[in-house]
Amino acid sequence: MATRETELLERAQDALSRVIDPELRKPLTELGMVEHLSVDASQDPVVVDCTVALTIAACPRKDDIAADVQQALSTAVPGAQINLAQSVMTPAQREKLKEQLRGGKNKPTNPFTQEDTLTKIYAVVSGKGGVGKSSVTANLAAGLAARGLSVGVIDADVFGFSQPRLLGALGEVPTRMDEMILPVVVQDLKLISIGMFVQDNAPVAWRGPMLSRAIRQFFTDVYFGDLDVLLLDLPPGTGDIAITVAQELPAAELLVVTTPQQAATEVAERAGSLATMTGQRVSGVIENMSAMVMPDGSTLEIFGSGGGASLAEKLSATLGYEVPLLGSIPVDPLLGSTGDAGDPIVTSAPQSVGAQALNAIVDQLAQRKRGLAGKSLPLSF
Ligand SMILES: Nc1ncnc2c1ncn2[C@@H]1O[C@H](COP(=O)(O)OP(=O)(O)OP(=O)(O)O)[C@@H](O)[C@H]1O
Repeated sequence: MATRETELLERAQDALSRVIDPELRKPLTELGMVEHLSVDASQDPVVVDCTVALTIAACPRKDDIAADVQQALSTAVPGAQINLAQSVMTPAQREKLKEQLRGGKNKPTNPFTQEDTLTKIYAVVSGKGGVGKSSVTANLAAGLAARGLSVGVIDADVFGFSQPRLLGALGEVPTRMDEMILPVVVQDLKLISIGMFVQDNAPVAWRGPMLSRAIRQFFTDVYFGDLDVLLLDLPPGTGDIAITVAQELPAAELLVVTTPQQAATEVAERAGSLATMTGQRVSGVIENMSAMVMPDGSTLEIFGSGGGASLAEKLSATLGYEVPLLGSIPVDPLLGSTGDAGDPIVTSAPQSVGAQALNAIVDQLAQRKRGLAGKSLPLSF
């Protein structure tokens, strides 16, 4: 009996080690959330008792966790009676967990500036609003996540935060574990938006220092875990937020989005040139809203042409290294409608012209890796 019990217990433990917390994205066993697990094989049916300690009482995903545990245990011990209970971690247990999540540090720190970080950081910028910077960010993020990379998005576009809508997380609220904030998990990526922390959609009323403080807090208090890529959607132009990001995330590389119009290109050049002052690298130019492909196969240049290539050339000359044009995304009405539906075009309509252009850029970014020294490896370009 004892051997069978031990074997069933091991199977149950093994099954629980594969149940992932939906917000922290780590196994429950690793997070210390399995408070009790026992198997009584002397009963018929076999009885499995399990208590899961939730991180906070108001855990919004507690039903999902219960369902996943139930499923895992009933598969591991078929026919067993599963008695599942939930408790809540004590403040001391939570403190220990937070320290573990911060990699042994007992105070919040910015993980993206640590020597050993392997996260590649891209700040998506544009000279002016409405060029599609947010749509591009959402699609690059969803595309990278669809390729199996661990992706985080910070929506720092205080004047037009739109990532929750574009990624289908409208109305979702991040869970707080004391001072630690857990990003919303959507499209297989982790998202935090300034829009999730304001009432009445009005952060524009905040003053610069308040905004900068809020963004700074995102880097220390939001638990992203190990990310391959972090994408930031910055407000258009070269304001306080861009400066704060440059100070707090010096390793962030810029992706400059422009339309093919020459006027937009000139404004975008200023945003890109800011990199000379901040010391950030401009990783590439993305031209958006380029020629629309008509049903008969002809093209229509609604917003002019050549802006992306010309911006890449100008930035290369100003910055003294090659700034590539990573791609041109055509005007594609599907890009707008999928964005409104919260279903990024790269995954929801991959055959569309817009998605193909975006996915070609995603492929280039997916190959780039961050070097351990905290600097981009020259070979990655
Ligand atoms: N390639 C495209 N084809 C068709 N519509 C597009 C394309 N790119 C963006 N759009 C649409 O253009 C509008 C502006 O896009 P978006 O909000 O992404 O721009 P933005 O640069 O982030 O603006 P802001 O900085 O003001 O927030 C949206 O309605 C979006 O759906």
